[in-house]
Amino acid sequence: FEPASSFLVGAAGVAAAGWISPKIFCYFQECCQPDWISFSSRGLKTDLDKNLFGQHIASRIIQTAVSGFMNSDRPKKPLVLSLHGWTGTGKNFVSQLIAENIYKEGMDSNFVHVFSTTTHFPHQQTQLNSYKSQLQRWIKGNVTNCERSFFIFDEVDKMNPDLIESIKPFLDYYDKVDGVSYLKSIFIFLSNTGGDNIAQIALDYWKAGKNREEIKYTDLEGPLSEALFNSKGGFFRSGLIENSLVDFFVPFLPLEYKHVVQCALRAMRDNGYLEKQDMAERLAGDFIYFPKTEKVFSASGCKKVQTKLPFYM
Ligand SMILES: Nc1ncnc2c1ncn2[C@@H]1O[C@H](COP(=O)(O)OP(=O)(O)OP(=O)(O)O)[C@@H](O)[C@H]1O
Repeated sequence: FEPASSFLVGAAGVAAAGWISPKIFCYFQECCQPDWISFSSRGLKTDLDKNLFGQHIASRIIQTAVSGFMNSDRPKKPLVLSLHGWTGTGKNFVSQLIAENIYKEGMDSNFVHVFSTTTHFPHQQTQLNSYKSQLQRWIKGNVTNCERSFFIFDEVDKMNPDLIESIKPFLDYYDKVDGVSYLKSIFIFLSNTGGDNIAQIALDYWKAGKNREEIKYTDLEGPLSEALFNSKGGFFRSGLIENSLVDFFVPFLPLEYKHVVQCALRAMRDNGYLEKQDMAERLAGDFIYFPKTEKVFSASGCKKVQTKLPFYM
């Protein structure tokens, strides 16, 4: 854990000492101000529509939830989203799109913080108490620095429920906790919990010859909460669900061959290659698909597209 934006604290000190005015400082360096933090609802919608493939449900929920929250001057609680689905289906990617449409610096912003369970909390068995207090201090420090902070917790399924429990007060409807208001912060939890159940529904639709876009949120709600209920780690036992602190559970559907082709074409564009449909199709064709017999969904979603691309160009 790094100290919360120590650079900014130092810079404020420099500014306060009269060396440089905060206005000039914040012209060059990121500060917790509208020049650096301003939400573009239209930008988010365009990004989701153009760049997120095969996720009509997630796209709609994210757009509505984030816009509603960011456009409110006095939210009643921090925004808490829990993103669920198979690997490589866009959960991290969506978090990135949200960050880019709030912070000028996107994911590089000092106010965007990513926690990965295996990286940041590798010894949960032995160091749980120390992790709990570090995490609380860290969140408090960052939100004290900037109330528009954005926290992304990756691999929540591997997180000890007690660790999640320790941040519960920050996610609640309290005006202030220990003198700090968390109401304008965003917390996003990412996990694969429920991915199998979501994939099963998508497969049922596919087998029935129905269009994927006909899948409704209500079709997935039950299987998703069942998966959460039965999951060993993380959420259910942490009480976040019981206390309704998660505002939206967002399901991500498994991706099909055509989506992998779309990802490949976009990766070509992003990397300055000419878009070649046949190459994209070859790349997508070499991916592994499940279930074994039907081979409908990409086992790694779009995850390895970027790294495999050079071998096809
Ligand atoms: N639905 C999607 N639409 C467009 N691109 C996607 C989509 N899903 C994944 N990608 C691409 O694949 C990359 C990897 O996806 P991402 O990291 O978002 O997966 P994830 O769902 O977070 O996986 P994991 O559960 O393994 O962390 C993204 O950076 C993005 O380029």
